[in-house]
Amino acid sequence: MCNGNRGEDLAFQSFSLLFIYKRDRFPQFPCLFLSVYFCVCVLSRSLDARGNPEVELLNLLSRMAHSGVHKDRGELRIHENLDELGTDLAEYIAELSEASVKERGVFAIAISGGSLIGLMGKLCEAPYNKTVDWAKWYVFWADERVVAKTHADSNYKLAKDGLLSKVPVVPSHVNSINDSVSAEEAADDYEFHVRQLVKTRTINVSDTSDCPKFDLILLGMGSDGHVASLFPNHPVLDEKDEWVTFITDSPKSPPERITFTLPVINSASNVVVVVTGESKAEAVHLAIDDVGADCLSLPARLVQPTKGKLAWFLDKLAASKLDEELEKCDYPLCMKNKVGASVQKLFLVLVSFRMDCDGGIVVHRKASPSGC
Ligand SMILES: O=C(O)[C@H](O)[C@@H](O)[C@H](O)[C@H](O)COP(=O)(O)O
Repeated sequence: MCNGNRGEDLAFQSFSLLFIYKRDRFPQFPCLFLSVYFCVCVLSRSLDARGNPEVELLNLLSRMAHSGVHKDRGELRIHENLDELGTDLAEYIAELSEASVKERGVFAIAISGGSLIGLMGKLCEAPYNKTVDWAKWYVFWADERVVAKTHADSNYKLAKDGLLSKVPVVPSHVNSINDSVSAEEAADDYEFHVRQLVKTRTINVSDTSDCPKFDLILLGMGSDGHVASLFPNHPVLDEKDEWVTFITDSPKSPPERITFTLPVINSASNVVVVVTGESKAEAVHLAIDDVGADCLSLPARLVQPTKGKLAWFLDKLAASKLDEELEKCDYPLCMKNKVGASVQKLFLVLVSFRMDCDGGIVVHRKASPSGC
């Protein structure tokens, strides 16, 4: 690792892989990783040996430069632009799919409408079009507009044209709503369908309630803070018993929609909210930051998985009004833990010192966003 011997190189590579792998599942892992790495360097007394491992590590840190954990609002992944966001999102979904297929044999994913589908586009490209086990995907809608499937407003049509027709998902695994009935009937029908698939465990079940536990629910967010078709101040926000409900007065056209309720969203193993653009910056701030009691009922703020993981994929414009909660960390990793931050700082000082001594190694680093 530090002195270029093969065993240490291998150790470094293993740490690096573990670092990438574990950071999402075990937030304290970066601290542990850096501590171990630093200790091995010190013990082997070879901090002056060579540059490449540090460049690799800096690249790793750079990849994480926009990542952080808000103390109770989940993981924040803030990106310079939509292209980077799309790449990270595709990788994230592919990893969840792989883990779920390994664990349960299937991947039950619920998607929404809006710009989200376009941002998932990289899943249709190499390597994901080949590496993802598409045959194991079961696709659902967290919300759907009650219009014909061929209508331009249909979330099914959006996903089919933009994603599902481009990858080998099994057509019978695509669970769209009945578009030939009323909104109320469509919601009942969809809930019944979901219940059947929970019975067969195609969709997992929550261990704390009888709610379905989707492997992943992907949501967008409107500038008013709505998610799925759960709009601010709407009575369906209080729905506790139904899994799928309907509205006929959506402030966003079209008015008739069906939607997963909050208990279903919050029972998922993973919830990802993807938000881009400056027009949503205020809503992002209200949904994530420690704001007053007035905003506690903002739909996006009510997304709080009981046991699952919540992650926000933001571009820097959407993140531009976030408070300084994460940025308070001056280091590439947003460590809440003071010891972790000190170890990390010391490590980075040593790395910078080494890089200066090496005569300036050029490392591509993303600019830091305001949020981190
Ligand atoms: O059918 C819908 O209208 C959606 O499911 C809705 O919840 C959407 O995800 C947000 O409104 C964000 O949409 P944009 O990303 O297009 O702004």
